[in-house]
Amino acid sequence: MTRVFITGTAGFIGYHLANLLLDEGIVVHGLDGMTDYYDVSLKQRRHQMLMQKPGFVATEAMLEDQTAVDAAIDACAPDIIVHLAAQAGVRYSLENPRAYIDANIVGTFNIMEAAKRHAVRHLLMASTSSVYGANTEMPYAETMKADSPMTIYAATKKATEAMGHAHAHLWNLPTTMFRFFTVYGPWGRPDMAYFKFVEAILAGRPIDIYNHGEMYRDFTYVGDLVRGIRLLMDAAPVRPLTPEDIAPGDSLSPVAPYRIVNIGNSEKVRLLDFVAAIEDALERPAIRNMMEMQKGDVPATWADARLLETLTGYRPQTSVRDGIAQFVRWYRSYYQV
Ligand SMILES: CC(=O)N[C@H]1[C@@H](OP(=O)(O)OP(=O)(O)OC[C@H]2O[C@@H](n3ccc(=O)[nH]c3=O)[C@H](O)[C@@H]2O)O[C@H](CO)[C@H](O)[C@@H]1O
Repeated sequence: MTRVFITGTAGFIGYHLANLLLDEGIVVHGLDGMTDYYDVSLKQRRHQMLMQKPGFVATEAMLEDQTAVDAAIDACAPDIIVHLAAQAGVRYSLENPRAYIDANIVGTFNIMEAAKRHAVRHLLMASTSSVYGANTEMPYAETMKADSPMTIYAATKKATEAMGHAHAHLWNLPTTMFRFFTVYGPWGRPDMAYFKFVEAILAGRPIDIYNHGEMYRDFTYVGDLVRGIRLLMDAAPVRPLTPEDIAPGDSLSPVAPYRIVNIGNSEKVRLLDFVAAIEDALERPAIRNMMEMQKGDVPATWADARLLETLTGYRPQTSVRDGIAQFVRWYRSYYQV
């Protein structure tokens, strides 16, 4: 039976992925540091939900704690590792950049070393669309250069992509890096725009809209995202023998079993339309506090999702309206509002 070790199972995406795998009968060992970057009780509730399913084991430890990480991974003896835990948040990385170095650089290195030691079948790790940084050519494809990160958050994620490549090359460790595009949905992250907007609108408070709403995002529904991850788990990259083994549009490394894959809806949605979808789902108007562009923020993201589709036959398809309705339904029942 397949054994999967997932980091960040008390987090938004890790929780959804663990749920999906447990429903398939896969044994999941989760690791989470339960940091207080946002409401810890939401993280505890996610873990409690997972505990109700057979096959779930959890360890509470920080990624930087090599001894604890090693012990948890040794106890699991995984076939596959999916590394989703991180210090997330674009804007918080201006306030506390060191947290990103600790969790994302040192922490990811600990996971990679353990993956090497266990010679796992496939190591999959989360990167972000934020690595496209100052790129202006869109949609963003994995084969494009992405060398101008705009925040330390994006820079640490870009560094993990480079570290992952080196390890895949040196140790023949099949590695897939995901670039996620602004993921939203039930059990989501309270620091993200949709969560803050719904919270504020229901409380009758104004919402801050950056860059006067002239922002575009490729919002990706979490249910679609974890389906993409699930399918990629079975699509481990193979080191190419000749350059002809690399199909056009594939980001496969010429020297390593290593590939980067965007997971995004491939739809560029205007922030003001996103706000309108939230207002419609809540049946309440927002009080708009129009603001300037924020330091480190990027004006637009848009995923080229063809590589994911080529590799898995799947592409995300939930519309923002349907996804937001799902989120609002969850939010109202979770917070009883
Ligand atoms: C908080 C955060 O960093 N979330 C993730 C999200 O960044 P994003 O900045 O895309 O996500 P977000 O949900 O924080 O913001 C979505 C959009 O809303 C705007 N906005 C946000 C907050 C607010 O109070 N008012 C407002 O107008 C923001 O400028 C952006 O255009 O996706 C990225 C990947 O692409 C990263 O993985 C980030 O971790």
